[in-house]
Amino acid sequence: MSYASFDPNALTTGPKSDKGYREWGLQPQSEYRFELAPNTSIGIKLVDGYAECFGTELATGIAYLFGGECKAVIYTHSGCTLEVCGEPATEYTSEETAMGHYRSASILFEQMRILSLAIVDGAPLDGLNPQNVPATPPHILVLGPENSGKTTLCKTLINYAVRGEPWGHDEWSPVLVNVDPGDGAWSVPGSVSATSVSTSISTSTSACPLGLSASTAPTVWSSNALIPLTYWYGHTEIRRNPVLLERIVRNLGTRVQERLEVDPKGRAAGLIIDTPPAFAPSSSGDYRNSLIKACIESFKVNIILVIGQEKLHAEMQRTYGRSINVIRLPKSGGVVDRDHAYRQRVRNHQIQNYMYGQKVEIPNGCDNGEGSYLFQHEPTSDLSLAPSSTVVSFDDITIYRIGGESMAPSSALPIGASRTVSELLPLHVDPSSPSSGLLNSILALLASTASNGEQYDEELIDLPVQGFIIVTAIDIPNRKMTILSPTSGTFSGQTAVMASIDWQEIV
Ligand SMILES: Nc1ncnc2c1ncn2[C@@H]1O[C@H](COP(=O)(O)OP(=O)(O)OP(=O)(O)O)[C@@H](O)[C@H]1O
Repeated sequence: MSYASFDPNALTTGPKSDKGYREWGLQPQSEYRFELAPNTSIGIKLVDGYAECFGTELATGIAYLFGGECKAVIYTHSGCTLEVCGEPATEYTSEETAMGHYRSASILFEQMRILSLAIVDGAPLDGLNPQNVPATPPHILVLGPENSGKTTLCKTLINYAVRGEPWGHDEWSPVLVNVDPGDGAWSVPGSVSATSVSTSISTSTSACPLGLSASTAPTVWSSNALIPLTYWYGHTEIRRNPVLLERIVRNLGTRVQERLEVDPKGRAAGLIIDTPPAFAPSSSGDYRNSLIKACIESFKVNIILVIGQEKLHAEMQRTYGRSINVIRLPKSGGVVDRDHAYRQRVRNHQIQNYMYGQKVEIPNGCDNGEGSYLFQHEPTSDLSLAPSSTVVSFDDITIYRIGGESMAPSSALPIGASRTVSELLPLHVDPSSPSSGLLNSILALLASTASNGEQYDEELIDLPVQGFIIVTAIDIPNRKMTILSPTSGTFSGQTAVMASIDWQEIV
């Protein structure tokens, strides 16, 4: 990038300088916030001072590339100077920040981790815990209304934890859980997943809000990639099938607990759960409470963080306050309200990214050919993947959908009536039926079951996902379909589940 040498005495805040970049001087505890328009990018370089992006520290002199309609913030605790190259749709600085509150919360969680590990190591706690902090690993459920900054808070707390902030005591690998199927997290929208995080999560594009996973990073660049455990819900809206979502959340919780059982240090690091906005009271639906309860029980939650909303905080305090520490944190003034169209574009980006990876163009006038910038923690702006297109027979893959297609929500049933059976029932999909809905549909390939190869239909909903494929063409007369998948391989004998998420390549 063409960042000329910087003279702090000639600092200009805001207006574009004639050098092709802008300089921003940030006061201590302030933020530089930006939003990118489609198909644009910016480069940001820390010139001096200290700065971080959602808890990930920026290295001095390194330019970071942002694209994919990213909306983000660079926060400084002690003041800094930034150079920004490229044109965001919106950029401004603010001295109102919620980061002080988020840091204080992270200090409490760090103390809990240290005390938990001391117990595992058999170290005496005398004098270590003057403030009677719970000596249990933090299992944190983050709740809040739409666009309150839940995902951002989860990411920030995880990033502080992996850095061992604020004491640099240890490097933890906490588990990050995403039960918001609208979010996509590490694969495609409709999924619910968890992963252990040991290096800080980058923020570079809206397509990867929680960093790169092994399935979205080219092998050669996947040093920072996460390996999530994923279950397929298959819808972005909770009300489509809350009974299924609850079952999946409980399955995920069980698997995460099993993993933590055999990893004492990982156990001490705890976990953080990002939730959908439908868990907040403004959304209608009687499923909200049972889903929150499912999270609390299956992930053994001992801290509930509520962002903003007093009503939700009071409700959680009333319902769980006796056994769980309920803490309210302010919403950051920087959180951006994202409308339906933006969310839809981001979901499309995520699916595109899952299959094809991503390449972000360096902004005009910012490339000096040295390649001295980082994108998603990697030293390249080209993280393209090469998916494979394969023609398979209808008989190769057994396809199901879970629950009836035109199911009325449970709340619409007569009092006392249950629809659990139908909501969890795997129904066979016949690809030769013109009304199968398979064309452009995303299918989750399920992990294979027990070693004896026997599998009962009802077990399908309890199986994690191996990967996702897309049906790009169907040839009914010849009983064949074309499958797009991130890697080549055979699909013979595989079981897949379709739901309501589809994707079409825009040529
Ligand atoms: N301080 C900030 N400055 C600028 N942008 C921010 C800030 N905090 C969060 N954002 C951006 O605001 C957007 C919304 O934040 P986030 O996704 O964390 O909200 P959420 O509550 O999880 O959303 P949802 O409604 O999907 O549950 C994101 O694009 C995020 O990067």
